[in-house]
Amino acid sequence: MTEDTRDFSDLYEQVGGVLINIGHLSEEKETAMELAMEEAHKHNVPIVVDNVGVSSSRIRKEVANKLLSLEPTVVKGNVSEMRTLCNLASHGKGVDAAEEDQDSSAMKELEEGLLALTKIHPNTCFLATGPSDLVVYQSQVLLLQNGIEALDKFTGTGDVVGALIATLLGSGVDVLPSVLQAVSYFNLCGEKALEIVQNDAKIASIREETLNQLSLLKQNESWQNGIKGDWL
Ligand SMILES: Nc1ncnc2c1ncn2[C@@H]1O[C@H](COP(=O)(O)OP(=O)(O)OP(=O)(O)O)[C@@H](O)[C@H]1O
Ligand SMILES: Cc1ncsc1CCO
Ligand SMILES: [Mg+2]
Repeated sequence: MTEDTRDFSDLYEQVGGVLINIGHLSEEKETAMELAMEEAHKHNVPIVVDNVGVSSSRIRKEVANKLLSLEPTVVKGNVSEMRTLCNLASHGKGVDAAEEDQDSSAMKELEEGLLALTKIHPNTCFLATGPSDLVVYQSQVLLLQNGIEALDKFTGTGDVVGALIATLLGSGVDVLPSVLQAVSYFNLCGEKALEIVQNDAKIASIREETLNQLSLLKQNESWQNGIKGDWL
């Protein structure tokens, strides 16, 4: 909502959760993000950090590591971005993940990399998104399987997932259920959207219907029955 540090004292009286997205980075924003995290801790507000584009520049990696050291509640990114955070080779370009980083051996390597990170950062939950979504929190590992390919074809899907996680955390839901439900809810919105627009499976139609479903899917009280995933 803001990058103006003068806003912080008023906003922290109101917010339940904070989302820090490094997408549009600048030197000034780097300072503002660090301050936002310090203030969040003072106000006991949970923090989500979205490492947008971290595979594509040295500065982003430095900033991401700095923000990680300030103990966010959740750190997320696509699988290529999360490989960079683990110091694994990443094929991500710009804000996009690469297919080479999504196969099963790459995912196994990422799982091990994230488990190693949780040893250093036991208070942070890590989420790597893609065709399968890997959640690593302390020694728990969860692989989620919902979603549709089109969600990787338009930009901003990961941003929405970050916002949903911050919303759930901010309303008092525990860390792991917040991440699990946010990812699964969004991906089930995509699945429902594809079902609805199947005769018009153009990218903008799927995008629009996925966004519509953000408010509609929850009207089905048993939406959680559609969640697919396994504990590893
Ligand atoms: N190939 C796919 N099949 C199914 N679901 C997918 C696929 N790719 C992405 N998703 C889902 O889309 C959402 C966003 O994931 P993605 O990895 O594209 O994030 P991102 O690259 O950070 O997004 P963006 O940078 O566009 O905001 C996640 O919920 C993920 O599970
Ligand atoms: C938030 C943001 N900033 C630049 S691109 C982008 C969307 C990719 O996540
Ligand atoms: Mg994407």
